[in-house]
Amino acid sequence: MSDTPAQTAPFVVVIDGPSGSGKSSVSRAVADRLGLAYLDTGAMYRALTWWCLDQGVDLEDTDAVTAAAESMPLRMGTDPTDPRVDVGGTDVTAAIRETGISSVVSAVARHLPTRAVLIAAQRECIERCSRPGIVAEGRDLTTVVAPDADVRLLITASEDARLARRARELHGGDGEDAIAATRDQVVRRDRDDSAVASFLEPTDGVRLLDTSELDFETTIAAVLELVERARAGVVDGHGERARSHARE
Ligand SMILES: Nc1ncnc2c1ncn2[C@@H]1O[C@H](COP(=O)(O)OP(=O)(O)OP(=O)(O)O)[C@@H](O)[C@H]1O
Ligand SMILES: Nc1ccn([C@H]2C[C@H](O)[C@@H](COP(=O)(O)O)O2)c(=O)n1
Repeated sequence: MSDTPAQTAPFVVVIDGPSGSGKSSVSRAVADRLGLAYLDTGAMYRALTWWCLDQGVDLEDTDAVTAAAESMPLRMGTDPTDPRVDVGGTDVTAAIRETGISSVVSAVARHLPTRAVLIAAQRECIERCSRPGIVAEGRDLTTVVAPDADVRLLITASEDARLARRARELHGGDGEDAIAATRDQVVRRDRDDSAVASFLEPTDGVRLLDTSELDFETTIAAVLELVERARAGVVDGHGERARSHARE
């Protein structure tokens, strides 16, 4: 795959959803199988949180956090097999997943001027992607960052399913204690995050995929089918893109 920017506009797939719905893992797998780039916008908010803590910035101070976003030397890897996140030469890919970041990242994401800085960077990354297209995921991709994307999808799952998935991932099981330890990362975070982004219900034109009863492979297959239909709509030149026919 060439690293030179695509000559034509990239094919853009955007996926939003609540915590633990599976949007990151599904987006990565879909991008990998289709040879597309991958952008994890949540990782950008997490990297900024890491940078603010590293620089001693007060997470409640909108101006200071926004200035930090503007000066942050962030490099987002967009290879779905190795989505590395680098801040000023430090590989923070693992560090930004730690509980210390997860528990405070919503405080950073709630500052609207800060969001504007990251949203501009996300749009640039999507426009300049080094592959024929990109799968970008987060909380406000379908509504704010890329409302004109070729495919717009909201992936969701019941709260119980999401808690169980996250508990298995973080604590190796979904027993009572593991679920209790996971609640803050899923339920409280979604409540805080939904104050500044709309990701609990699909807005007009956004497809909904409820994965509560689907396993990982079936979910990927459903997204791939949606993407292929959209691509066929473009390539076949039937006038309208597949998303125009979609059940919305
Ligand atoms: N359809 C599915 N069935 C079962 N497990 C799934 C499914 N989709 C994802 N998972 C698993 O659920 C966990 C959470 O997935 P993932 O990290 O992709 O969620 P997310 O929506 O990106 O969450 P967050 O926004 O908190 O990062 C992972 O361990 C993933 O492998
Ligand atoms: N487009 C986005 C992406 C993420 N966020 C916020 C909300 C999350 O709590 C945090 C981390 O995201 P995650 O890695 O869990 O997907 O970033 C947002 O506000 N907008």
